[in-house]
Amino acid sequence: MRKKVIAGNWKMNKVSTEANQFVDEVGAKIPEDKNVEAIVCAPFPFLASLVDKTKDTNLKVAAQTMHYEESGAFTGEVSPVMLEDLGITHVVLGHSERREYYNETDETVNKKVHAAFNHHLVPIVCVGETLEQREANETMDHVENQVIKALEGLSDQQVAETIIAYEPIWAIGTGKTATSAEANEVCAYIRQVIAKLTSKETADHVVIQYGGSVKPANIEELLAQSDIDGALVGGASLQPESFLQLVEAGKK
Ligand SMILES: O=C[C@H](O)COP(=O)(O)O
Repeated sequence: MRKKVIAGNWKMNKVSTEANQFVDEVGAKIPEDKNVEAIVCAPFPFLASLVDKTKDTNLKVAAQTMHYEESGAFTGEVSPVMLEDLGITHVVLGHSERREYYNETDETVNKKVHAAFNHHLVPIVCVGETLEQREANETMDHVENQVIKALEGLSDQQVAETIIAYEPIWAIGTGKTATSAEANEVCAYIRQVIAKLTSKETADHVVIQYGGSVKPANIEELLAQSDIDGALVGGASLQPESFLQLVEAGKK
């Protein structure tokens, strides 16, 4: 059985005291459970403190993006070397907001995925279609293309360790969730695409999350699907109680 990975993506929210209070409250309550992993994806200014505060807990800390170069003249950017040095375990790559507002492309996502593995960071690679693409029946082709490009050049072992987050863009922050059947259909297709790229055995190892208006009220139904192995959650991950309920659902 694949483990469930519940990742809270705080996006550009919270100030330092709020971030620290969150992990103080939540960290100790995350169970040691090989079947569920809990991660908070926090803004850069909080990472060092959160890594320190969570070091004796089961809560992991992720970055929300990074550059693919190790160092250099890239004002305002953060490198994989810096994240590794801090003790960060995961990094979100290719989130639709990064693709839309910060020119992240399939090519740069692929470079970042390689950089993540070079620095012992687990990449959480986001893919997903717009409403227009869904209505034009282009969802599967679009998502397949994003997955193939993101994983280009990885070893089977690295593919097996990659987390894919399927996030239909029309469901992000809108309150509209894909039905669990719709979400599962795409997640299952992603697994088939990965099986074709590698092998069924490798594809069976890959954790595929769903993201888009996930909340305590709908997570159980989503996680009950055959190919949904967790959730990448924005709004509903900001409050400790709600985040803990999401993690709790991952244990079932
Ligand atoms: O990274 C998280 C997703 O963009 C989903 O955000 P949301 O749960 O607020 O819809």
